[in-house]
Amino acid sequence: MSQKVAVLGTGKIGEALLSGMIRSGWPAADLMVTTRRPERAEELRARYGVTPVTNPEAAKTADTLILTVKPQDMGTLLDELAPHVPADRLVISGAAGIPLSFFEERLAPGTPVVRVMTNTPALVDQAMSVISAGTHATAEHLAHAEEIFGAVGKTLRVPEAQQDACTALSGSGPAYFFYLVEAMTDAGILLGLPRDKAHDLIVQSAVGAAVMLRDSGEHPVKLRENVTSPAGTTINAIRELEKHGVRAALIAALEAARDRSRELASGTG
Ligand SMILES: NC(=O)C1=CN([C@@H]2O[C@H](COP(=O)(O)OP(=O)(O)OC[C@H]3O[C@@H](n4cnc5c(N)ncnc54)[C@H](OP(=O)(O)O)[C@@H]3O)[C@@H](O)[C@H]2O)C=CC1
Ligand SMILES: O=C(O)[C@@H]1CCC=N1
Repeated sequence: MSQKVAVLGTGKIGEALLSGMIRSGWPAADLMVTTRRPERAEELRARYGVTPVTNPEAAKTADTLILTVKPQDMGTLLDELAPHVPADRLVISGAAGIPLSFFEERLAPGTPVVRVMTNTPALVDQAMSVISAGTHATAEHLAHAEEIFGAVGKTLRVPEAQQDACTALSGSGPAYFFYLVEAMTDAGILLGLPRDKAHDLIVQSAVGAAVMLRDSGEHPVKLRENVTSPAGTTINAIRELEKHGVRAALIAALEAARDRSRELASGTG
């Protein structure tokens, strides 16, 4: 399979992916981008040396099309693209909610489609991308999608039925951690620390905890117990978290994100 790849709708996620592919050694000459605004196209050309093209040009000349427009814009993009996409192109969707069938119904019969949900840590090569194959996607197509998204972090194959849950967990996941850091920084200010110091303390604690979660092989409960001394400080904080229903709030929050992903399936918003 040739390696010409076009990112269609190069916004935050499209650019994060593109920049990671270039960092990992992908030749910029093999990468095309499409944008809605000409000034954005020029910005991407200047920043990465990639080639801005129109959506139909991308469909005709790239071997792999990665669609990273908002779910609500996917129908319009496909209306524009479909007449120009030969059935041997690999089409990868990066959109939340939109099912594989949405693409398969609009593209030429037999077109291989792969659905991917990545996340913004792609910007620092720490993405979590979950990948599902469409009806006509072969092992080779899946491997190609993994090669592309592997440039920006970890990949995991999941059945499509789990995509909405994965979107709630890892797609949106970074936002929950940013929100926690923001809230804990506010707590530091309440406790009398300057904002910049509170921020640094919390961010380094988050990094340390994340590395332990990833590398120690210990269950999170054990890691938390190790911090929680009898009659110490941590248990007082944990009691408040339980009293305020933080665990239930997180479960409800992720359920709401999963439900919203399901609602996006129609592509109408
Ligand atoms: N942000 C996130 O954390 C994640 C997002 N996603 C998914 O990624 C997709 C993109 O999200 P995100 O990057 O945040 O959104 P952005 O709005 O940053 O990017 C989408 C881009 O597509 C452009 N666009 C829209 N229609 C067209 C078109 N017809 N032709 C060319 N370009 C077009 C938009 O142009 P303009 O700037 O002019 O509007 C915009 O730059 C979504 O489907 C989202 O569900 C997946 C995982 C995580
Ligand atoms: O909020 C959203 O809809 C996108 C999808 C996952 C993360 N951001």
